[in-house]
Amino acid sequence: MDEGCCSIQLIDGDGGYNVAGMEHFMKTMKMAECGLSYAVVSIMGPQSSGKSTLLNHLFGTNFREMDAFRGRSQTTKGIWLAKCANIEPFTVVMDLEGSDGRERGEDDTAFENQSALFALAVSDIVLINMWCHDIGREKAANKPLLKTVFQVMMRLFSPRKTTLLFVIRDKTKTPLENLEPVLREDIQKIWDNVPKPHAHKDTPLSEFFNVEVVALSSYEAKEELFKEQVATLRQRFYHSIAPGGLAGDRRGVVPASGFSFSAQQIWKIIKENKDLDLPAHKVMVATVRCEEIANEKLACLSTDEEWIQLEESVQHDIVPGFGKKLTALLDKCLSGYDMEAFYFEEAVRTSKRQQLESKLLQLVNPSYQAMLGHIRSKTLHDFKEAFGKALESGEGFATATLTYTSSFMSKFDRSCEDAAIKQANWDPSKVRDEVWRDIDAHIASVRTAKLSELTSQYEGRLSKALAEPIEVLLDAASDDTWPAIRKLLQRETKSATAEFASALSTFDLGQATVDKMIMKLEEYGRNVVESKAREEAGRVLIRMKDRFSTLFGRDADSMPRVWTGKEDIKAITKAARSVSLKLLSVLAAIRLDEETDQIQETLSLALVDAPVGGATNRSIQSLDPLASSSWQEVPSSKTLITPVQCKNLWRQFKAETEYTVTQAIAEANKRNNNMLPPPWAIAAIVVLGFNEFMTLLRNPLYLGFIFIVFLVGKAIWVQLDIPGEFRNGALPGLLSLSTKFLPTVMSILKRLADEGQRAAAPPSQDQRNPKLDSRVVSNGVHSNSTSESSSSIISSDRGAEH
Ligand SMILES: Nc1nc2c(ncn2[C@@H]2O[C@H](COP(=O)(O)OP(=O)(O)OP(=O)(O)O)[C@@H](O)[C@H]2O)c(=O)[nH]1
Repeated sequence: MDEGCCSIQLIDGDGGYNVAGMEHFMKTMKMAECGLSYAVVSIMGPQSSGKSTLLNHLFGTNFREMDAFRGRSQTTKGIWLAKCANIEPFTVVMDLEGSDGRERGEDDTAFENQSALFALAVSDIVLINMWCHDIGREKAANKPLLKTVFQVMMRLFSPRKTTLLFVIRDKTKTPLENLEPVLREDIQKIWDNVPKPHAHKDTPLSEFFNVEVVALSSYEAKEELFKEQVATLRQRFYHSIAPGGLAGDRRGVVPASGFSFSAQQIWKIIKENKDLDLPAHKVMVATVRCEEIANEKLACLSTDEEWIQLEESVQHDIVPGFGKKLTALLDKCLSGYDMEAFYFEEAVRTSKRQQLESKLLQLVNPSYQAMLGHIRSKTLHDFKEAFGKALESGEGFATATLTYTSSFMSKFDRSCEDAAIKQANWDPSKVRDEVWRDIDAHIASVRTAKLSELTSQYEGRLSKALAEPIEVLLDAASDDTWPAIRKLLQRETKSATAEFASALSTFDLGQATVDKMIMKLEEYGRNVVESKAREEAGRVLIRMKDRFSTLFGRDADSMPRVWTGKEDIKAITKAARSVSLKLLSVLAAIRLDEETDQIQETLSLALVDAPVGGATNRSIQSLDPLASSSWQEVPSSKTLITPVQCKNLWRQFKAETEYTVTQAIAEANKRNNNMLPPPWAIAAIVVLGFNEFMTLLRNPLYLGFIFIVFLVGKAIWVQLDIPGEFRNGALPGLLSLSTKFLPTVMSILKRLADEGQRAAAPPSQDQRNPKLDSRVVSNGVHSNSTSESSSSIISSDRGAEH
């Protein structure tokens, strides 16, 4: 198939560049895939010199040729472009509008110059078509053309080494060997006469051009020979860009994918009549093209299904093999870029690649960060679970901390490695530090909770071991109380702290912290003692009264004491009070540090041995050692009961126990009164009262009177419940009896009168149920007597307090 059948007008007669046509050409001919393996050939020469005819025969193109029978007129306008058929490498050929044409007029050489410059700028090989008979002629048609070529070439900053292939048409019988030197001489002359910039003043033509010459027979006169010679010439275009080929030493080739853009830009610069800096242009083309390729690749990744799925998944959870998957996707993009941008300027290509890489990484970084976030949460979650289980199973805290921290940090590192992207050197150390901090914070919080639990446990134990024994010891209140408490505290604290220290050793806390915690436990033990002592001190009055009651009301065998009158109540009272005072002195201060104080002595001196009377109030006050709010040698922090409080408590204690003592004395007295007189007194009564007794027995009236007095007396005794009234003491008994005596006597007399009347009258209902009546009366009296007796105790108490 003839691949070169289609030609396009690249630049029209008015200088318009056919962008769409060129893009279409590039696409349909797949020119962009050629890289640098392509060649560009152009042909220039006088109008109607058979250029199109030559190209069509040489490259299999279909440029429009002039119809030989219609006369010589311009057929090619602007610049046309086509692909050479079946030539390797990919070769593009451009047919330029003929120079020196009648159509543009003699003076319009602008387009001629522009198209010549364009051809020189983009072509590797330029065919210069010329008639054989013009060689050596002073006014040859090709001379202005060559002059133009050389002049415009000076406008290229760094010209490509273009091959100028002079095609001599309608060669005569003169052999080429004779023609070529003449032609080269003509060319050299033109070159020498072309005005050159100072830098190129002495630069030889060969620096810029390879000059080749070929001669062809007339197409019109010797067509067959022409075709043969053209076929031979065609051979020279195979592998034209290989070393030794027609364009073997070409320079500054633009990669095929940039050809369209490059040609367009070159034409634009030429049209604007600016100088054409080809190296700079090449960099510009490379920059634009590399950027286009990079953007294309970036867009490719954004729309890649695999990437979209990966990005979506990583928002929710860890994606196994995230790093590998993403690395492959990025690799695909970058290698695609590398492939397409391979032939562009290395510096530009590399810089654009870096930009692409950075944009790609910027695109995927949020997903990587999300992945790290998931790894972080999972590491912490798994650590908490494993650490908790290890502690539950009894593993030591320090050991578990060390084992699981290092194990889970390693897991984190491995997960980070799995998420790492080959193209990026992203450092997960910041997240690692955060994970470390998270784990550390969790360990610290668990440690705090465990230590607090442990401390509470040992404090509870210590409290339990101390509280009750201390209460008992304080209650015993003897000289040994505080030494015993100190011993107990020391023993229990020692045992608790030893175990506590052993429990703490599993936490790897450091000696200073352990010491501090042990000290706190010791302090706690002391506080238990102190608070217990304060508690007991708050109840000291009750305790003192209890002690007093126990010692006063019970004998040595702890049996309730019966006051027979033989007891030394004063001594018993003194002993009981002294024990109560001991209790007060024991509870007056905390003595945990083996210091000595004078509290006991001071209290004894001030409260028990103090002289009664004989001094004025003023002097007592000045001598009173208890008129102070602090004890000597006892700091206020250790004081439980101040001297003044002791004094007040003692006064209250004495007042409240006064009654018990009074009652005991009364009871003892009563027992004394109930006793029979001594036998000698009874004998004296019998001897001395015998006559009076006999007189009474002989006189029945006396006897009857005595009997009546006895009955009335007995009734009053029973009704008034005289023994009961005196049970609460003599004075209250007398007071109570004085109020009840008269009403009772009246009631008895009235009853006697009623009895007399009833004896005369028939028996009534009341007489048939004497028990009920007597009970009602009895109850009435009893309740009355009880309430009155209570009121007398209260008044007695109040009297005692006063
Ligand atoms: N004498 C002679 N005439 C030729 C030769 N080749 C082509 N022609 C004739 O020259 C005329 C012009 O041919 P084209 O190929 O159209 O020439 P051209 O240079 O492309 O013309 P423009 O594009 O208009 O500048 C035609 O009539 C051809 O037959 C040749 O080798 N010798």
